[in-house]
Amino acid sequence: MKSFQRAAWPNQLHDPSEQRSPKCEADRSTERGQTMIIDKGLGRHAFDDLIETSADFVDCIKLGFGTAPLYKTDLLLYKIELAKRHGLHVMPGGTLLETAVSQDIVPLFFETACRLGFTAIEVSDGTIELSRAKRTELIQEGLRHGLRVVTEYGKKLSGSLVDASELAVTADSDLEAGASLVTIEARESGVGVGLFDNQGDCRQDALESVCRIFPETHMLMWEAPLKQQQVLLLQKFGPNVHLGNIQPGEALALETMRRGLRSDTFKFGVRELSAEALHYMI
Ligand SMILES: C=C(OP(=O)(O)O)C(=O)O
Ligand SMILES: O=S([O-])[O-]
Repeated sequence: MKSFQRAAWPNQLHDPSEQRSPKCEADRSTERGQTMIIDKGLGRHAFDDLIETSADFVDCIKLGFGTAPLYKTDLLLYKIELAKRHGLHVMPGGTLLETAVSQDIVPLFFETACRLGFTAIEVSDGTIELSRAKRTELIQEGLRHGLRVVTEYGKKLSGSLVDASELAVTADSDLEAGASLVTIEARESGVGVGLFDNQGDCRQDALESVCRIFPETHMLMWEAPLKQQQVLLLQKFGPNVHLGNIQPGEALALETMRRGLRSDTFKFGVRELSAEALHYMI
């Protein structure tokens, strides 16, 4: 039986020196709604398709949870390099860093993430406990390695709900430590966790509390894998809300909602549809 060469994690030694194209940096300010895709293991062709159809509308691809070390090395490097060539951030799932913390191999994690060419990391404590000091240390360690750092607030345990006060305290400290954005946990399912109930519907009271206690909502990225969640957040915050854990096949559909090109947000989607773009289409 053929044996596959797995991506060596955390000992991979390839050093992809190519940097992300700087062309999108201006676009990626917190003023413009960012989209983060969760990739749970796309193959080369599916990933090519994602980039071909959606790179212009995506800011970051997360190789979800601990999938990164399970890839064959050449495929992992291919995906990272392709994403970077198109100006996208690419990061391993927060759970992988949590694994490194719990196995006490954090320095190796950072070294390997950089050598593989990842441009960003997520600092989270969805599964493990992390002290405030350790969380700050991980953020700063990521920055020292030249990585963009996003953090995540919230536990993965079913039934864990957003606590607005705790979120505000955590977000303030994360941003102060240098995080670019704070993500609100909703898992890959978007059900029974964070803001969302067991049907995936938003707990409006929790959302209102977050907005009241932490009004700097442009510094938050909402994990919203389900369409109903994306619609609600777009209606609440407008087309420039930051949305994460978007399924690869939904990237373009989400962008139609940001731009008012779909019934659900027809009236208020205001992201530009240039006359030029329309002209070329016809
Ligand atoms: C999918 C998630 O896990 P991870 O960050 O580990 O990829 C998540 O937190 O939404
Ligand atoms: O593990 S997940 O679905 O965040």
